[in-house]
Amino acid sequence: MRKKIVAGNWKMNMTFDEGQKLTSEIVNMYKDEAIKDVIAVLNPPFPHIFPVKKLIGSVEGVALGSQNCSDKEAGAFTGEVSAKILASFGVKYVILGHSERREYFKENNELLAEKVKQALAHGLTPIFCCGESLEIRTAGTHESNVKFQLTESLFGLSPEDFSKVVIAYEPIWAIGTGKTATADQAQEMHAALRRHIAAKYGKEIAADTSILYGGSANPGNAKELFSKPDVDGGLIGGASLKSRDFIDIIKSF
Ligand SMILES: O=C[C@H](O)COP(=O)(O)O
Repeated sequence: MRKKIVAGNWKMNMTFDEGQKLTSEIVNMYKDEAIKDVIAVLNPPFPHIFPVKKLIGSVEGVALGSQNCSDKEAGAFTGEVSAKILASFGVKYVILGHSERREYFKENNELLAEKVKQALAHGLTPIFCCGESLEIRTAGTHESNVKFQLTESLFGLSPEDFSKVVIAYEPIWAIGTGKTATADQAQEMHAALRRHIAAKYGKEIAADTSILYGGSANPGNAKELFSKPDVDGGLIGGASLKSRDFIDIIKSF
């Protein structure tokens, strides 16, 4: 059965103290409010990885993620952080292919395929992001555009490896804009992606793949989004920086 996951992407926010406070609040609320069956993943900037890990401790259901990893195994790549290093610090998830990395750091489908392989080789779960621009949505080619991103970066994987990947559909026009895709638009794309996965890997693997929605999700719209049969959680940006909002999104299931 596929997992319900709500991942918080802090992006390039939070000083040390702010990150400590946010993490402690989230971990305490998760425990005190007896949240079950929804995995909360915290994806802070790299320097927070170790201290956040310590605060999470052994709380079941709260996991540590990162926002990126290198496509290389190890070596002279100044400024890069490998999947191997992240795994050794207790990281379990890694966001790959976020539209901000595709746009500002020119990450393409081929590079992302390598990053996904590195993550899997070291036991990290990739949260693979895909999504279309407003231009593509307006042209009506969004479905084929997003399917192509999966084909190019993920469909070289063996069925065993693919079954470890989490997908996050994030329409670019909805990220940080306050303009959420409607729950029906999200459902339509998630169902299309699941059919696409089924055509390649079979119905069973497709049914077990968690597909998250991202883009201006908040406590006010999460319930409707999560009520859709193919929406298995969220990748949350802005609202993950406020503990109450993040927890309320998790509790929207
Ligand atoms: O990774 C998260 C997404 O980019 C969504 O960000 P947002 O919730 O601030 O729109």
